[in-house]
Amino acid sequence: MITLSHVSHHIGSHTILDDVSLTLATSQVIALIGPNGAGKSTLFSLMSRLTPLQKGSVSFDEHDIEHADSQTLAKTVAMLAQENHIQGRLRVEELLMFGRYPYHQGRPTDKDRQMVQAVMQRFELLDMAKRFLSTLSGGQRQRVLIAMIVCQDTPYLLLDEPLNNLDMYHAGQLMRELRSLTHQAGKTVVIVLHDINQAAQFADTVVMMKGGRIIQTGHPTDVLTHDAIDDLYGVDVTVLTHNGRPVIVDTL
Ligand SMILES: Nc1ncnc2c1ncn2[C@@H]1O[C@H](COP(=O)(O)OP(=O)(O)OP(=O)(O)O)[C@@H](O)[C@H]1O
Repeated sequence: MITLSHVSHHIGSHTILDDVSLTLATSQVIALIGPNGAGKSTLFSLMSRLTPLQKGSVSFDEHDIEHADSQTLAKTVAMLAQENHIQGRLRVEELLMFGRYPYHQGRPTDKDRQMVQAVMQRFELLDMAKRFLSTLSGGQRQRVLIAMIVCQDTPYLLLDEPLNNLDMYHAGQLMRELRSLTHQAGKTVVIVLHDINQAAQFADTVVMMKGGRIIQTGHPTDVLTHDAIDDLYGVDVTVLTHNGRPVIVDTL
């Protein structure tokens, strides 16, 4: 269970997050959606302790992030940030091994190597295992970064716009993999998405955020309505249904 309780965040005189409280059940894909500047990345940054909490609390199960030690937190929650500056002189398999650092502390074991192999297979990266990151395309690099996060093998994953640069095939594959990680392996994935139809099709829960506040939380079918999307983005859409899930099209 993820519990956020009365989280507020200010930068100077600006309120970035305004009394955010949220309880999210495990083993599901949770899409965090909302317009640019809503506060999604700031919330992730606080949840992963990259930015210190100013007010309120965040916990993953029994681990309150303010008090958890770094190693426990690294084995509990992994985050893919929106922007990543990675060392190009690393090979793909070496970067994935970094994801195992909380376990091997610099001395990889057979278990770590097996995990890296399994994740590379799962994410169709085996053919680029020996390549330097600097030689990869933007989408390939993004896929490798996501795989590194998965190698960390935490029960909670926070992914900030992981579909950036991914083509239609790889975006769909990633969303299916995330569903399988949640529904079969019991992970909990919170994912920032700008493609509302990816949220509609793949999420178990959608959290709508605007102006630093949570507007609505619920199943895509219940919350991705014409009026809610208009309120959130100021866009007049038509909501269709396919296989029991909403499909959102911009009204011409
Ligand atoms: N260091 C900073 N100084 C001032 N304002 C900031 C700073 N960092 C973020 N903000 C502001 O906080 C607000 C929330 O930013 P945040 O990056 O969390 O939004 P977001 O929902 O992730 O947006 P996007 O969808 O564009 O990535 C924005 O208005 C942004 O300009």
